[in-house]
Amino acid sequence: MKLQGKVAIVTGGAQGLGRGFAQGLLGKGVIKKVIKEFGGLDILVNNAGVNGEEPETWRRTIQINLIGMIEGTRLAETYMDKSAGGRGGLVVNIASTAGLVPMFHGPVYSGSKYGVVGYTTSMAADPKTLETGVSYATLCPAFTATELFEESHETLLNNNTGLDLAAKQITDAGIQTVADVVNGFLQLVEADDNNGFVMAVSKQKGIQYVHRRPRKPRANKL
Ligand SMILES: NC(=O)C1=CN([C@@H]2O[C@H](COP(=O)(O)OP(=O)(O)OC[C@H]3O[C@@H](n4cnc5c(N)ncnc54)[C@H](O)[C@@H]3O)[C@@H](O)[C@H]2O)C=CC1
Ligand SMILES: CCCCCC(=O)/C=C/[C@H]1[C@H](O)CC(=O)[C@@H]1C/C=C\CCCC(=O)O
Repeated sequence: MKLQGKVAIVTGGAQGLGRGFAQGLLGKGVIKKVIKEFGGLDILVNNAGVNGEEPETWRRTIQINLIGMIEGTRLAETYMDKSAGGRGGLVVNIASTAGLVPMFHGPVYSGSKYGVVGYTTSMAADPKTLETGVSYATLCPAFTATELFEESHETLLNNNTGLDLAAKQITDAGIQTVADVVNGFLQLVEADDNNGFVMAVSKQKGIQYVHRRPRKPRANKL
């Protein structure tokens, strides 16, 4: 997708990755911000996310990371759907590599992110995308230096079990900067036919396409 003149919303854009994604988009043209003011929506980035595993926080993790992402996607579709007067568009859902591989210190977080990957790739596989003109892509960053990572890391260090294994997981993936992830994000958004793409970005392995699905959805051969 060419970015100049497009209208974009980035949820959770006040800090961390969300702020990086919004700034990255702004650097690519005269990106406009608000549907009411600009009469349409071309890109939604469902970025807002939290990590809480405690009895009083785990439901909020599912609520924001998974349910909020589904609600945001559904709302965006009502503006983007070509068969309902929209002009098509792109939904980018921010998962995590914890949505591709297990994170034993964060089963609820990891479960919510596996949900994001499953939901987004399933939406992309729906033949209806050919009528609606809406594309769905998933971005899976690994450890990235933000407040969320700092908080999670502190919680991990206060936990006495599995520290060696966690340290190895962090060393294997490395800790990347927001700019590293924004670089992958812009490549994903600007790709010509990105429906169904799942991109992982990590310090050690860089940008990897975990999954590329052709524009024309195909039935699964199960
Ligand atoms: N930092 C990391 O290592 C990784 C982060 N991610 C994902 O990237 C996304 C962004 O994370 P970070 O920038 O690291 O976190 P962050 O904590 O630095 O920023 C998250 C932003 O989302 C906002 N937010 C949280 N709940 C919200 C809600 N209900 N409504 C609106 N805004 C809300 C926060 O106020 C904050 O501005 C999240 O979905 C996270 O799960 C994925 C992989 C790795
Ligand atoms: C291995 C356990 C580490 C737990 C502590 C931690 O640093 C968690 C960080 C998460 C942060 O809250 C948001 C994320 O998505 C981070 C986890 C990201 C990737 C985990 C899987 C890494 C991999 O092996 O690719």
